[in-house]
Amino acid sequence: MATGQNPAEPILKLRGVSKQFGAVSALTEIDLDIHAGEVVALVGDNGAGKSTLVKVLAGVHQPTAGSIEFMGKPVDLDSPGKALEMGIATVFQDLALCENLDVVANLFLGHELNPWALDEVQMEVRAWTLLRELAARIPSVREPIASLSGGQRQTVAIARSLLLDPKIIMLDEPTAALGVAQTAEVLNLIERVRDRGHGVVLISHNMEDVRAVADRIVVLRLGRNNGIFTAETSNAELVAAITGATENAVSRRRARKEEVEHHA
Ligand SMILES: Nc1ncnc2c1ncn2[C@@H]1O[C@H](COP(=O)(O)OP(=O)(O)OP(=O)(O)O)[C@@H](O)[C@H]1O
Repeated sequence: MATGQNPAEPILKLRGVSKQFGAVSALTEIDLDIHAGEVVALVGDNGAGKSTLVKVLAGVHQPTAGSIEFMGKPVDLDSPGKALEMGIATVFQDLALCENLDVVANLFLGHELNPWALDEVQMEVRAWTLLRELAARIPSVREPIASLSGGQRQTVAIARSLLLDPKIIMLDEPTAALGVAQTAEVLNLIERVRDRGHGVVLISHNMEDVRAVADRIVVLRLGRNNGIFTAETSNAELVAAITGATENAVSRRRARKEEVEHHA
């Protein structure tokens, strides 16, 4: 559905966003647009500023300079509650699930439908409906989290953040600890979330995963924008943008190969 070319106004628009921690410039003049129904991958080496940027958007850190517009209006994301209320949800790497509670309880943790008289039936129906819509493979919503696989846990964490119907959902390394089949399951889920019209920000070190689902690949390097690419971009070009090296092992190998082909 999403094409990566979206003429509509972005949901989220960052211009010149910087973040200093004392003398450390974690982010310098970052521009970023996120549209409805697109997956934007945020990639970069360790320390490139990905987590800091996500925390700025999640309302955990306040930028030291720059502007953030949400649905065309300037906003201050001055607390995590504010970001969430506005429609920016974040699934952090630790997932923050309660091991001993079941799937339904985890989905509604913190936002039970009716805190005075918990309607268990209603919550269970809603949980099933959402998980079915996401085609999630959860054996039973009464299963405790402790007995679920890594992929299923990630699914529950993503589904939980969708209950508030956010405009944007940010996923921090959602496949980091997963095997091949579970990774595929989570990538499928990301596509379904996009197809529901949410804007998805995906942080990942895994270029294969990024290429599989991203409509645009935004590279950060040393806290700055270093190019926007697509899944069609060559690996060498992406690696060069991420590392800043035009002269590296990948480009040298390619140059050697081209030279051999040239002489053949
Ligand atoms: N709370 C903080 N106080 C001081 N410096 C910080 C803080 N958070 C991040 N930094 C610095 O900001 C820079 C960017 O870090 P950040 O964690 O955002 O990078 P990253 O791209 O997420 O890296 P990784 O892939 O390793 O998680 C680093 O130099 C880091 O040391």
